Amino acid sequence: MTAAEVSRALLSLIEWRVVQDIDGAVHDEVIRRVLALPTAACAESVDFQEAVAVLRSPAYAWSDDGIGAGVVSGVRLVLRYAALVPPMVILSSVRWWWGPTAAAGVLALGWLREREWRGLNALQISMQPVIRHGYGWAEILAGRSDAKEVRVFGLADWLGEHHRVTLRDVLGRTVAARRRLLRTELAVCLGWIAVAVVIFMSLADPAMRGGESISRFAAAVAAVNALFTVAMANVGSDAVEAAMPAVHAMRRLRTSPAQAEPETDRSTGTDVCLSKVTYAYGTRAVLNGVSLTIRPGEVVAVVGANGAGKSTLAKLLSGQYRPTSGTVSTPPASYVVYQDFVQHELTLLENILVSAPEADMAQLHEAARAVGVDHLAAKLPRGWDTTLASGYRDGVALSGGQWQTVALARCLLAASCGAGLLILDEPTAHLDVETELAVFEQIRNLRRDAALVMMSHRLSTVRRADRILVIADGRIAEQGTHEELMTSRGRYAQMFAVQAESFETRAG
Ligand SMILES: Nc1ncnc2c1ncn2[C@@H]1O[C@H](COP(=O)(O)OP(=O)(O)OP(=O)(O)O)[C@@H](O)[C@H]1O
Repeated sequence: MTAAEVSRALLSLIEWRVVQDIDGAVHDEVIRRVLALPTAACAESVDFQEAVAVLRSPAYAWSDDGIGAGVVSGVRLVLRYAALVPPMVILSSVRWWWGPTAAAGVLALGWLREREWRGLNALQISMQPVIRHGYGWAEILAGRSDAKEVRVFGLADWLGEHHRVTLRDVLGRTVAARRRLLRTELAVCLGWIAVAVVIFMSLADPAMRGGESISRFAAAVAAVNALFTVAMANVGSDAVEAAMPAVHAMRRLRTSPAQAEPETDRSTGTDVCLSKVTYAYGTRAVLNGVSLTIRPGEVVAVVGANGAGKSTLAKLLSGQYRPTSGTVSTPPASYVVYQDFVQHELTLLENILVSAPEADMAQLHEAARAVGVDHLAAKLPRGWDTTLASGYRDGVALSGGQWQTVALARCLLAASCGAGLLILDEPTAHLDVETELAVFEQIRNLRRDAALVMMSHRLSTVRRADRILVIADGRIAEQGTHEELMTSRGRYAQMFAVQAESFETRAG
């Protein structure tokens, strides 16, 4: 192995390491910025999500490389341009104007090339939403979570066609831009060949050869050769440009208004207070002037039609959303079980501990026992250490209802570790009626002084609450106990009558 080969291997190792370090730092910064967002609503901003998608996978911008490869190529490019200086100096020593002319040529041709690359980048950045959409179809096709529907309903052809059609236009425009780029690069090559030919011909001129020493002549030939080699090596190296969508995304992430939102306030009091709260998604107000106080230990049920704003209220109470106007203050610690609670691919034990990692095993077992998760653990192949997902050795995929009891155990554990507010958004939708009643009673008994807010469509559970709120038209339309609301014969009474009737019909 020659010294040149060794140094090349060493250099590529160093470059690889630098790329890993930079991309690792970018990855860490993305995670840090996502975690630092004051509310979940910030993370839902389209601008933010697009930037994160490109940074996590440059393919979303149809780019081959991330920021790390771009930086390394940028350094290589600077060194390559620096390597052009000595040949130019040598050329100027033969004819003073050859150096500046060659420099002007290098810059002009480089500029031409850069311009095309910038155009391609701008095109790729502007097409990111369409590319994301196109990749969305591909993810459904290949993703594990959607595999069931794709097979059962034979959706592969339909999805594949949408994937192709969505990306066809993007592909067509990208190919056209790449063709233009190729033509420019070809013109750059020809330009360089022309420059080299002119200089060689001048050097070959007998009048000049006669006037120059043989060593200067040889140096000038070598200089033209070096100039040509260095300039040609530049053609086709696109890593700097390919990294630009990621650089652009990082800039968007850093300057996103979502980052500028102030921290969520958590009151030190024990009451939950909403004062004239309005919440709008974009310009569409979902809640409009909601005021509410919930005392410690109180059980409040929130009911309303689909889309009335119950989950939005849950997110405001848990601090995931900040109100568009008005104020929300809650106890310092709260815990929420969302409709779409997270199903971690972790063990049963870890899946419960996520709500209060500081909890001890006695607290964990008490919470688990209250909702029947101890029986579940006894049936699993590795007990508490069973991974709750198929695709792992001894891993088990739980049913919807079993998962829901795990989520409720998390909630109880959080309460036993001091959460002052528990929010359950459709907590028992997957449970059978008997289990639902038992679980609800257990939560009521074990939550200590925590206030409990429960969003639900099941009025059989709701009726046991201390207070029921009916959300309609963006406000609290009715509130009171089950008996009070039934007596007032308003919306709640109507809803209850409909559910009772359908139950009786089915029973009959
Ligand atoms: N992230 C979002 N962006 C835009 N609109 C949203 C978003 N989340 C909810 N909405 C809209 O806000 C309205 C209220 O939604 P929300 O989920 O709070 O209703 P809900 O009462 O919980 O409904 P359901 O009973 O069906 O669960 C709906 O019209 C919904 O389309």
